[in-house]
Formats: sequence, structure tokens, C-alpha cells
Amino acid sequence: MAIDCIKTMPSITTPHHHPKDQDQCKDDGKSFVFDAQVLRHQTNIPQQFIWPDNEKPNINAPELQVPLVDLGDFLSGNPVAAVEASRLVGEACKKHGFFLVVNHGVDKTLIAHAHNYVDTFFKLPLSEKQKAQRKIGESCGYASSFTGRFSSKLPWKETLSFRYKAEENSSKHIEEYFHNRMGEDFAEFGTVYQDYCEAMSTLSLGIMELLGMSLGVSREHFREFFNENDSIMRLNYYPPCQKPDLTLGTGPHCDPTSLTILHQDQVGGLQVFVDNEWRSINPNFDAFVVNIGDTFMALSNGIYKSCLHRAVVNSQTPRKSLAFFLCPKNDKMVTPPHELVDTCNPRIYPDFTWPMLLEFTQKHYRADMKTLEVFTNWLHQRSFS
Ligand SMILES: C=C1C[C@]23C[C@@]1(O)CC[C@H]2[C@@]12CC[C@H](O)[C@@](C)(C(=O)O1)[C@H]2[C@@H]3C(=O)O
Ligand SMILES: O=C(O)CCC(=O)C(=O)O
Ligand SMILES: [Fe+2]
Repeated sequence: MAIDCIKTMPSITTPHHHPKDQDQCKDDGKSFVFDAQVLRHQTNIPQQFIWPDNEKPNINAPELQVPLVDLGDFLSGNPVAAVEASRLVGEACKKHGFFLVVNHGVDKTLIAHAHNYVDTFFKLPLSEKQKAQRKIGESCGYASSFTGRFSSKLPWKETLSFRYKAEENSSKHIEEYFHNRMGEDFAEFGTVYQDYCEAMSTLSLGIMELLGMSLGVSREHFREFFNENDSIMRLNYYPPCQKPDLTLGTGPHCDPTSLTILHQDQVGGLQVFVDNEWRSINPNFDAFVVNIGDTFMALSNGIYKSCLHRAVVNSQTPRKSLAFFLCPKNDKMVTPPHELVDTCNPRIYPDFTWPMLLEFTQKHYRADMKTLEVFTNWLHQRSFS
């Protein structure tokens, strides 16, 4: 297999990020496959997975205390709980955009099943997993590391991603996807992730009410905006790595999407860059980690932050995380509500649609801490040329 990668646009410029800073593809025609069953035991780490010194991880980063937001009373309509929850969320989102939610109403058994099926899938032989292989240019399917997209600083992980569409009369397309790609044995697998995504979509709409309230916009505004959403579900599986201080499970990036709802297992590995240092978010099985993505940062006119984060690996235990990335429906214009724009707070980002930013991160720019800024410059340049 030839190594393919993001081909950066020659027109992308910013004072801090020149395309040369980006991972450039050297298509040397050599095939390379990330087979976790082999690599997890290897002490000689392939060069493509070794991160430069200034990006090497601190695997024992100090804990970041993020607010624990109790959604129980908020979702049942208690006005006092709503004020407290919205205050906590507002504070966290202005600073770094990360918080935890508990009493979220998602069935614990469903979460446990969703984790168990991650184990079931990723423990399959590579050839079985490859039945769901993600094709170049597609955002769904199985990817062993990102050997098909990047040629260096590869993440030490495997992923399985699928699209979740919440709209009227939407079909059970996740069930269909697994049935068609993996065969009848995977019917139950499809049902679990279909149910899980439906629960995540519902939870994300509740969180959107909270975000609307905390920004002083109506509770309905963002809920309606995302009511029909075209989201992405990703199962992350991080095999052990014999040199965890050289590699990264997920490289530093801000999520380009709107809102991420993450459930991590008990192993730990998620880190957030706050006040100029990496801090870890410790596992809590009862909680979802929620973070603001670039698209919501643009919707809030830059008031709420999309923050740099990454995942580290360890030498002993495989780690799993379930990430639901809430995204607007394709035709929705990402534009902040009028309440958030005035002469003191002029527009920071131009209007765009989610497919434009998605394409930018798939074809032109490897997501990092500057994605939204570089995308904005790129849109401006295009509109003037
Ligand atoms: C090592 C990496 C993982 C990542 C690609 C990256 O270089 C850093 C950005 C990560 C990110 C964020 C946006 C998307 O979710 C993603 C698929 C992408 O294109 O860039 C992920 C990749 C990942 O999750 O592994
Ligand atoms: O696995 C994790 O904890 C983080 C994963 C992540 O940041 C992502 O998939 O975008
Ligand atoms: Fe992320």
C-alpha cells in the first residue's frame, strides 16, 4: 500500500503556521501496516510513531480538576439546578472548554456494552477488522493508525468510525452498516452503537440547552440548531506500547467538530493543555467528558474555547474511549446568534458550513491547535482571490 497523506494547499498562510510546519507526505511507495498484535510487543518503535522532542509526552501529567456538572436536576427542569449548572459550564468553557457531566441519564449497561464491543472488535485478527477498512477520503470505517493519511507522527491507535444522522425518519443506518460490512454476526454490535449514538445525540441536545443558557442566548437556540445533526461516532483503541514516552495515542489537536462527548475506560490517558502545561483528566466511569470543538467556538463568536488535547499510551494495558462528535447538518450555516455580536465583540470567524471545515481537515490541514485560525485565513484568501 502506498503511503498517502494530506496534501497541504499552497495558499495556506499564517504567521505561525506555514505549510512546511505540517506533516508532509513522502510517498515512498513502501507499504506499512499498523498491526497492533505485533507492535504492542515491539521495543523497536518504527520511526513514523516517534514524536519530536518538543511534542514527546509527559505520561505522568498532574491532574486537571474540571467541574462535575450534575445534569439530573437540570434535565428534570429544576430552575435552581439550571442556574448552578450553567454557571459551572460557562466558567469552564471560557477558560478551557472541558467539563464532566454526571447523572446524565444514559443507561450504564449500554455504556458497558459499548465498551465490551470495542474489545470484541479490536481483538479480531487484522484481516477481519479490515473488512470494515476506511477508504481514502472517507471518514467512516476501520483505520489502523493513520498510515493512509500521514507519513510521520502517527497515532498509536486503531479506530472505528461511523456516521450518525439524527433527522426525522432517519433509518437505523449503523445497524445496516455493520450487517453489510461485517456480516450477520455483527448484528448485535450494530444495535448497541445505534442505541449509543441515539443516547449521545439526546444528551448533546440537553448540553446545548445548557450552553445556550450559559451564553445568555435562549435555551432553544443551539438545541434547535443541532436538533437534526450529522455526527460522527469514533471508537478509539490504544494498544500497549513498549516505549510510551516516545509515542502518542492521539496527537495534540483541537476537535474541529462542535461538541465532543467522550467516555473513557478506567485506564487513563486523556490530557489537556491548560495554562501552558499538560494536565490529565482522570477516568470516572460515571461521567462523560465534554469538550467544546472549533465549530462551537465559532458559533459562540470565540467566547467558548476549543482546547488543545491529546491521549498518551502505556506499556501494560490497552485503553479504550468512545467519542461522539456532534456536528451540524450539512446545510446549516455556522454563524453566531446576534446576542453574541456587537461593536465591542465583532465577528471573529466568517460564516462556513461544517462540510467545508471537515474537508479542510481531511484534505488540506492536519488538525492542531490552530485549525480554526488557519481555516479562517484560508476562507478569507479564497473570497478575495
Ligand atoms: C495524531 C493525530 C490524531 C488525529 C490526527 C493527529 O495528527 C492530530 C489530530 C487528530 C485528529 C483530530 C480531528 C479528527 O478527529 C482526526 C481524525 C483528524 O483528522 O485529526 C483526529 C486524528 C485522531 O483522532 O487520531
Ligand atoms: O481517547 C481520548 O481520550 C481522546 C480522543 C480524542 O481526542 C479524539 O478522538 O478526538
Ligand atoms: Fe479530540
